[in-house]
Amino acid sequence: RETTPLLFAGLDFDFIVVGGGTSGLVAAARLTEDPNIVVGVIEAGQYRPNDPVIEIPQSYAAPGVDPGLDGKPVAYPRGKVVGGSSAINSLIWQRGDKDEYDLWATSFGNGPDWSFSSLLPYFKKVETWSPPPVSPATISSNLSSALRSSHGDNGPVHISYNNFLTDVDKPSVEAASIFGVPDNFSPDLGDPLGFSSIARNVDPVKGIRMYASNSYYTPNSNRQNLILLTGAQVTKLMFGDKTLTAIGVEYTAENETYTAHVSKEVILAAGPGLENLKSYSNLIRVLGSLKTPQILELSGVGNKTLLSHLNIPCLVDLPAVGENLQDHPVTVSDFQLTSSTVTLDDLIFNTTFRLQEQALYNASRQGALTYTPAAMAPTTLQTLFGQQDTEQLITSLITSLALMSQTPLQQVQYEAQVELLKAGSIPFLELVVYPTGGVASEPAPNVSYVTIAVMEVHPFGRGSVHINTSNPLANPVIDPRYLEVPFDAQILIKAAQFAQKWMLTEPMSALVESLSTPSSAVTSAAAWDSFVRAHVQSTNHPLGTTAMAPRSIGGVVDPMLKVYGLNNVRVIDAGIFPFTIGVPLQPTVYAVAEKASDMIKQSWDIKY
Ligand SMILES: Cc1cc2nc3c(=O)[nH]c(=O)nc-3n(C[C@H](O)[C@H](O)[C@H](O)COP(=O)(O)OP(=O)(O)OC[C@H]3O[C@@H](n4cnc5c(N)ncnc54)[C@H](O)[C@@H]3O)c2cc1C
Repeated sequence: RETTPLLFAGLDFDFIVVGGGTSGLVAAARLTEDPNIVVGVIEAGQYRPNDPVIEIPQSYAAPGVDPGLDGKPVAYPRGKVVGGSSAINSLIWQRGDKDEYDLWATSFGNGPDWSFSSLLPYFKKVETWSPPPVSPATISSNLSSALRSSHGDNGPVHISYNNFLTDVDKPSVEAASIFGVPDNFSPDLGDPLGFSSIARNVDPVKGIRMYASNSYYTPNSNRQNLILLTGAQVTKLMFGDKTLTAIGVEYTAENETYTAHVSKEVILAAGPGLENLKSYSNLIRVLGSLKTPQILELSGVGNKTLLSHLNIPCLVDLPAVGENLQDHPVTVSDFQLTSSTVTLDDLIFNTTFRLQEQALYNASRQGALTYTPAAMAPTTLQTLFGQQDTEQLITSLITSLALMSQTPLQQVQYEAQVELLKAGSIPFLELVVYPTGGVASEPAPNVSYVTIAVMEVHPFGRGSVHINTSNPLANPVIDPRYLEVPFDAQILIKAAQFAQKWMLTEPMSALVESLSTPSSAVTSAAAWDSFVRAHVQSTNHPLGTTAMAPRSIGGVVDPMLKVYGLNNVRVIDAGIFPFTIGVPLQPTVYAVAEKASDMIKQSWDIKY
């Protein structure tokens, strides 16, 4: 149930969850399965049940492109709404490679409970899976029995497959097969390489986005022990006299400051922490001053020197807070298509098509309005660039890493990354076909486009997010440090060049009218380099800023997700990933939060 800032302050909570987003709502729902456990959730955004802008997949408008490096800002939307970023994401539902999670367990010292096989039951616990429709057959052949055993059938998030494909989805997969990008009929059991039927978090009957709000909160909103406060921003943790036990949190709402008390734990789920510079839609405002590393630093948990400059008393000297920021930088290229090619652009300029698709949606909740990206392939560098070029890239990478100063955590990461790169067994790039314009360039009216995004999914650059003022309402400073390691730039340049080769290969080439971004004028090495630097964007997959790893090498939380040095504060959001995964993050964020909820229940002997 919802309450006011003042009434919230008067309640006695067992747990306070900071951030009612993807991970926070999982913990809130699971812990309140026990009616004796009282959980308060504090969310900066609003509760927007049944909002079509959030729920209809194609009312989602991809964030515009105002990127740039060379000092220019990169847009970083995060959902500030009940449901968090799951309310605004692109609905892609993929799991990473088994080897990536197994490293969390082994190289990062978190033990076998964090291996892929230990996480698998939690991946399934989140899901109610429906098989791909028979028609249209999805991207790869419809082998639902191989997929079925990978997925759950009783969880809060309904997942399904596209029932509509645009004119470019299948031809793009066929064209990529000429370069050796394989089909994959079972991508979700720890080997995501190649084109597969891509799941998405869309309820196939209602035709709506399933996100943390309508899957984990709304069905439980009548629980008397689950109390949600919206429009309130947590500004710091409160500790008892001379102890490192959190006794509550301070929050501001409607220009007033309040405190709320907790008897067991504070659970931080405010996200790994990035600043957002622009509004996303008229309903979802993205403000980025509100994230887990920022709350820890404001509370005196972080780098002692940084805190002392800001006159914040240091409770725990934990310099790794806000460090180790990893993301998936992406380059986007677009191509103008022949006039008869049907893409999502037709929803905008082709009135007949739009009305037909709206009528179909109204009648059956199917069609183009429910479309989500269908042609995606995590790939190795060897597949796209060949063995010889990849070996050359690796040789120069090793030389440049040797010249870099590295933290102990980076040393562990880089050693594993280089080995996996040499083995060619996990994705380093992910190809994404967006059947629409407006992402890489301003679209011309009445023209259809295809946009090719190539994500670098294991970059070597490491960024950071830190406060630079003790004012809790100010934005933290973000330094993503994309393309600082030459390898990251080199493979994104080669990836953008591959996108062009790919789109100019049959059967795609028959649909491509002309190059758009980059134009045919981009040919020299210098021109490609400037193109990529000017067009790199974030895929909004930040993680790692409160990494789960030993404190001695730069971890912030232990394998039970407890913040080092504090007695009863855990982090459960994407910040805890010690090492990135080769696909988008949301299924893993949900699975981690499900696992965290079980760990918290066990710690407090909660039986439900
Ligand atoms: C535009 C976009 C597209 C994406 N596309 C995909 C995709 O297609 N597939 C995929 O798998 N992943 C995708 N992702 C990534 C995925 O959605 C996120 O990794 C995941 O949702 C993060 O979950 P979280 O719990 O860490 O944080 P969030 O879900 O962001 O939750 C954080 C919550 O905390 C609240 N909050 C923050 N600070 C405070 C404070 N001080 N006080 C109170 N509340 C606070 C915020 O308002 C927010 O609701 C995308 C992300 C974005 C932004």
